[in-house]
Formats: sequence, structure tokens, C-alpha cells
Amino acid sequence: MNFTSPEFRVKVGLAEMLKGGVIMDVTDASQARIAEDAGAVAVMALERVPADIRAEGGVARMASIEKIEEIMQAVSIPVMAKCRIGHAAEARILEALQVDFIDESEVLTPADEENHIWKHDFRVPFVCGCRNLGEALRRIAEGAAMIRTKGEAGSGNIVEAVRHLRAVQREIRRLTTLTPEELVAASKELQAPLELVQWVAQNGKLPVPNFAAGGVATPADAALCMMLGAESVFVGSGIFKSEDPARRAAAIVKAVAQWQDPQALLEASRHLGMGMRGLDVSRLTPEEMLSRRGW
Ligand SMILES: O=C(CO)[C@H](O)[C@H](O)COP(=O)(O)O
Repeated sequence: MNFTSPEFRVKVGLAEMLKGGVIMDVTDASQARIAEDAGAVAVMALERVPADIRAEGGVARMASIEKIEEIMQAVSIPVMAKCRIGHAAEARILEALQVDFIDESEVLTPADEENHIWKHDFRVPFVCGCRNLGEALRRIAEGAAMIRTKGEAGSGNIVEAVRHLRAVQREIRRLTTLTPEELVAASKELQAPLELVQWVAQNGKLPVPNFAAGGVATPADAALCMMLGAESVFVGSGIFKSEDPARRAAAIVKAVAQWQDPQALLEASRHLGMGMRGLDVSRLTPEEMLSRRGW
């Protein structure tokens, strides 16, 4: 199967190099420099941070080529960029631009409500979001070399990220207890290929790195994601919708690197100024939940 091929393992190796770090959403060169100076391991180029996409509405597309180039020229760390779910043409353009990773993201307006991109056909690695193990395995089957739990992007509320991280870990643990014939039924329930289900059952983890995203607003939120099994954290609105983005960005990097050290977390949490206001996710309608996009 494709997920064990040498080409795929090279893409996964690139994802592995980002473990233990923070990937920050940025919309221009000045935000990208703030991210790099704060110690981000990569930046994610997009036209608006998720909180603005949510507030302003309209169709959210791949960022403009000029903005992505501006960001690529501004920093020396890897640059990722988002394309719409199912938008293989945006992805081909980003690949031609030589971004380091493509995020087929629910944060942008989906281009295809049934099909995600067949990512094995690309040389560039992809990251995709998930809410549970079945969604993660379907994306890996299509060729995603990195998974991130979706959380609720732009909400400033960590509750959905926690829900999704716990769901993935709980479902992985369950698979490790099943017999071979029960794994066949699990594959049907998860709507995921049996070979991938068997691999997860044998290894007790995903075959690609599992990062967290969506709603991280404080160093403590980022540390909580790591405690729940994330191997790295994506942050956007929580930094750039706060009073002091540079300070908060550095504090979140520190919290992810030292998430097991309460004293370090205490220091990272001091003197940050106002955080983003945040939303009560339980009041959002299903249509307003970005995490429900994709399947
Ligand atoms: O899809 C993403 C990963 O790059 C989002 O940009 C990420 O979820 C950011 O969300 P938030 O603005 O809540 O931090």
C-alpha cells in the first residue's frame, strides 16, 4: 500500500522534523518574522487568520501568490500554505510555487463537498485535519503525511481541540485491544482501509505525526494539547488576535517545548497582556463550525 512506500516515508520524515515545535498561521511578511523570531518551526501562509475568516465571511481561498512569495522571502523556516478541500488546482499551484507543505484545510471554504485531493499524486507533502481516527485514516489513505486534529479554528476556545485529541487517542487505544476479526469490523465502522487499521492496532499510534490545531489561545492551551498526545501545535488567531503577538508567540513556543515542566509553564504564562476574546463553541450552529467541513 502507498503509505509504506519510500516516497511516502520521505514526506513523513519531513513532518517528523517539526515535532515538538509550533507552526504559526501568518498572513504577511511582518507576521512571518514575528513567528520566526519567536521560535516557530514553520509558518502557514493564508489570506486571513481563522478568526477573521469567521468574522468577515465570504469565500476563503488559497492566499495570493504574491503574499505567499513575500512570506517565503521573509523567513528561513519552512513555509506551508493552505488550499481548499478538494481543490487539486490550488494544490498544483502551491506545489509549483515550491511551498514546503500544503494544508488541505477546512478553514478555507471547501471546493468539493465529497472528495478530498488524492495526495499521493503530489511530490509535496500534505497535512490534513481530523476530528476522529476514521477521518485521520481516510486522509492518510489519500496520502496525507501529517495529521492535525481540527479543533475549532478561530474560536479561541480549546474545547474542540481537546475533544478531537481525546477521540483519536481513545480510538487508537481501543484498536490495540481488538482481535484480528474484530479489526475487520472496526475498519468498516471507521470507514478506513483495513491495512491502516491493522497497522495502528499493532503500533498503537498513527503512521504519521499527529499534531493539534484550532482554538489554542494561551501557553496553557498549547501544553494541554501536548499532554493529550499532540506531537506539535498549530496556532493562528490566538497569537495574532492577542494584545502582544510577539510575546505570546514566544510563550507558546516555550510551553510546547517544556510542556512537562509546570515551572516553565508558569513563567511562559506571565505578562502576556490580553488574550483573544474567544467564542462559546456550544452556541455555534453546525454551519458555523469549520471543523464539520470534510468527512
Ligand atoms: O488549519 C489550521 C492549521 O494551520 C488553522 O490555521 C489552525 O487551526 C489555526 O486555528 P486558530 O486560528 O484557532 O489558532
